[in-house]
Amino acid sequence: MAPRCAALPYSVCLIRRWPPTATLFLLHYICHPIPRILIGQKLDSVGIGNAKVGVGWASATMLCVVVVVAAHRKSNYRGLAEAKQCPSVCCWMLLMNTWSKYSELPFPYAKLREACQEWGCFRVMNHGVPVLLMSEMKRVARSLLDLPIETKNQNVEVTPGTAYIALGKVNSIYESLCLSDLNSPDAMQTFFSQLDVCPKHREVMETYSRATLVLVMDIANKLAKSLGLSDGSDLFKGWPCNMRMNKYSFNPETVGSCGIPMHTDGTFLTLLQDDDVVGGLEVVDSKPDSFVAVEPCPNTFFVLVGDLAVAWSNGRLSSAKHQVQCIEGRIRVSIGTFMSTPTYVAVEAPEEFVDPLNPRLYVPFTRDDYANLRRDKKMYTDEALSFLLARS
Ligand SMILES: O=C(O)CCC(=O)C(=O)O
Ligand SMILES: [Fe+2]
Repeated sequence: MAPRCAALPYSVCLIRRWPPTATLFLLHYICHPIPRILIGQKLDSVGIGNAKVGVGWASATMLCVVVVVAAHRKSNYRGLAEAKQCPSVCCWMLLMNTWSKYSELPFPYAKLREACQEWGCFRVMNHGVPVLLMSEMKRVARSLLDLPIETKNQNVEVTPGTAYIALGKVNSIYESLCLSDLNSPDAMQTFFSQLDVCPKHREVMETYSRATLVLVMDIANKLAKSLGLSDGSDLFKGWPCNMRMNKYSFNPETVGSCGIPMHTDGTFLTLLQDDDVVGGLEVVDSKPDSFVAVEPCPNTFFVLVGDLAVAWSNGRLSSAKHQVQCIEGRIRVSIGTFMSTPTYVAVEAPEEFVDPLNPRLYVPFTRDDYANLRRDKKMYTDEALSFLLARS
């Protein structure tokens, strides 16, 4: 059944600002899970943008919702931003249209492209991954990360970079378990037996992996389409994804210290379920060259463009520099789904991104070449890409 509850928290945000609209939103989602409202809106913007409202079913309730939302969308979405105290100029909210087959609604490709070119990150809501599944997965991650160190050490490397990162490796606060390949039932089973995961938790992990795989592929396809690739639907088929479950053992003494240092993701695209409550994620705001906080926003995913996507897009996309700081003394847990390029396939920009005015920026390289380069040069941001620039 369609996860209509996925959108409810946003109605809750609206409740704080404007009860009549919130009530109508609630009514809408309770009565009609199928029609969706699709909006791309820069959060700091007071302009309306090209919010689109579509109706799938003609009913009295829906009609009310559409009329009210159309009339007041400006205040609503400013309200949404303020209610969540999203301070950042970097953060776009994109509503995924999870029921596109019922809808004529256009996806805001231009907004997606702009977010990924300018900032390399955005938040996605209405994404189709059930809220309950997200919270169950968070509980499973927490329970696995609370296992004794000897058990967590069993999570050894399957492919490069997929081992447990123990406390003390990066710093004394951060640790991370890794499921090496969400596409591979064998890799799943390996992880389950490494950590002796119980059947209930296995089921949650399998379901969550399937759901996030679908979502990350969908986003990647939409991103490709937003860059003008005619039909991105098969472009990323079979591209590998791993999952990292991160725990930050923040406590009152660690406030002000670093949870994870500044980096860009060395992969293609990251779907991050950040902590619902404990903040600390920050992205670099390129213009003033400072960090801006990415406030928690329950039931959404934060998407980050990785360095491999920068090379693949021939420099059209930007990867977001980000870090996690301890801003409060409570344990923080996040789950990242990292989509990468296939192991032995060189990352190369499609022909469509190359022309006399935009010659190939990078020499072909594999994801492992890049991971090794980052490690050898001890460079964990996109600056490492400068070593792979093609000579003009
Ligand atoms: O925990 C977070 O919110 C961010 C984690 C992260 O940046 C990473 O795992 O690459
Ligand atoms: Fe990251």
